[in-house]
Amino acid sequence: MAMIALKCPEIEVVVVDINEARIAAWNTDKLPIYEPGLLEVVKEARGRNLFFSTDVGKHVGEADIVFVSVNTPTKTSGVGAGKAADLTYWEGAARVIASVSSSSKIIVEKSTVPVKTADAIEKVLCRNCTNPDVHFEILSNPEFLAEGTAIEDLMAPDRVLIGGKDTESGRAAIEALASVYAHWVPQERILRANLWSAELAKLTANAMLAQRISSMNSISALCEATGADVQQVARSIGTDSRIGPKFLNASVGFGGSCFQKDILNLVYICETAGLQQVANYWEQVITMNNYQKHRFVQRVISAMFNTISKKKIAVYGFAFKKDTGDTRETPAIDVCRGLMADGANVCVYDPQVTDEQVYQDLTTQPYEWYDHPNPRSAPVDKSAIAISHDPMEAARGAHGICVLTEWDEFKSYDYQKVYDNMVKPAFIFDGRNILDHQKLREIGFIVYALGKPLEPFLQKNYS
Ligand SMILES: NC(=O)c1ccc[n+]([C@@H]2O[C@H](COP(=O)([O-])OP(=O)(O)OC[C@H]3O[C@@H](n4cnc5c(N)ncnc54)[C@H](O)[C@@H]3O)[C@@H](O)[C@H]2O)c1
Ligand SMILES: O=c1ccn([C@@H]2O[C@H](COP(=O)(O)OP(=O)(O)O[C@H]3O[C@H](CO)[C@@H](O)[C@H](O)[C@H]3O)[C@@H](O)[C@H]2O)c(=O)[nH]1
Repeated sequence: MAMIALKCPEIEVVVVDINEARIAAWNTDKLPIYEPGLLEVVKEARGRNLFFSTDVGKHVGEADIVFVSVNTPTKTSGVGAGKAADLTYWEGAARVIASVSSSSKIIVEKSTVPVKTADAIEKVLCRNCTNPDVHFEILSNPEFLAEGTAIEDLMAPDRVLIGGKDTESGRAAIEALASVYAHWVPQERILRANLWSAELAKLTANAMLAQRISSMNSISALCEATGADVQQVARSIGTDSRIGPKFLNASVGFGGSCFQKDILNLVYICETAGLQQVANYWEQVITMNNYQKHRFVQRVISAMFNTISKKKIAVYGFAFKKDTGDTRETPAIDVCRGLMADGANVCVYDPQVTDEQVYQDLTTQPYEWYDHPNPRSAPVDKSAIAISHDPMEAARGAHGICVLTEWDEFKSYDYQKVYDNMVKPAFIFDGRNILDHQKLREIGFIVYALGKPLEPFLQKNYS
């Protein structure tokens, strides 16, 4: 919305949220999320044609176009729990829109939703609006930005996708929304589609992207078993223009609020459509991701002589990727939990994630985040968790370091100094393959590099 406000000065954009603390933060220079370049964009438009408010009724009532971008997490209870999308927030928003609307509106699905959601939302809107002159035209306009690169993705998107009905009012609504994006996006990048294709394209895009990572992660295990190097394999296949070089980085596992949730949603839709084989196919992407996180923990344990009890392990990076403070579904949660389950004490360092977030993530059940706490959370031993704001201190007295996020700063540390303060043998487990492994080995570290030939020390100890 900030980008639309920046690029379309004649359009008034009001961002409304029921979360007062977030709106308050949006009105300061300490935004509630860390995203490179976002503050500059917000500052340029805020107070001019970009506003943040908790007065949902007033601003939705006045709007011509309403983008609904509420959260659509995985259901945690009831029918479809653990897979289906929870549309409670979406339905709640639709009911509010219906109740405050005295003029016709275009309703834009910006959240990622199951295919056919537009149908359900239209029913909620139409049955709850008492004014017969009000018409709601629903469009699907899924968002493809990635966190950490949101501004550049929005500034020059590969495409903007707009799905709508093939009716006169549907086509007019598509063109109205297209004219907003046309302020800065070339026409050939604005794709028009029918509603169901647009909704399904978003789930499919995420499933395909995650599938590439799981495919490379599966090969990383085979590389370690055979002496092949997963980065060399990735480079070799990525030069085939039909495959392409992006999204082939083997890692400790993909995280983020979208991939797992959206694939599980796709799996659930397939199951309810009676397509069990198709559901099984996509679910395997998640299974492989879980295997990769588990495999990483096993590597740490077996390298350290099959016992990590009471050993300090420094965790470099807790966010699900670099340049964000977001920890939703970060592989670091499962890795830290796995290490602690085997008795280790973890000491987390991340340049952006708050202490409260780390504690919250490591002491509560999966399928929740700080906005939506789950009362059934089982507490874990807090004394096994330490947090440091200094990477050197995090590693002091540690037996090993696990690199779980690819923050650039990790590449430039003085690893000789880090090594000198660690217990020997000192291990580094590079779950992102970002460090100079040769140099680390020269210093004296035992290095596990994901998907790369194992050094003799690890071969002997790996069971
Ligand atoms: N995070 C991303 O990078 C990204 C990218 C593409 C698509 N998406 C999709 O966008 C949607 C939102 O994702 P997010 O990461 O911003 O979630 P989020 O949980 O960070 O934000 C959702 C916001 O909606 C607010 N909200 C809930 N119900 C409301 C209501 N009735 N009225 C007003 N506000 C309400 C919440 O208070 C919250 O601040 C999801 O469907 C997600 O899949 C996210
Ligand atoms: O080669 C790769 C690329 C990514 N990742 C990991 O995959 C996860 C997701 O990364 P990324 O896709 O860059 O970030 P997201 O913000 O989750 O963005 C995804 O999810 C969004 C929400 O649906 C979509 O809009 C984006 O197009 C889609 O890329 C992160 O843990 C990354 O570290 C890898 O392990 N290897």
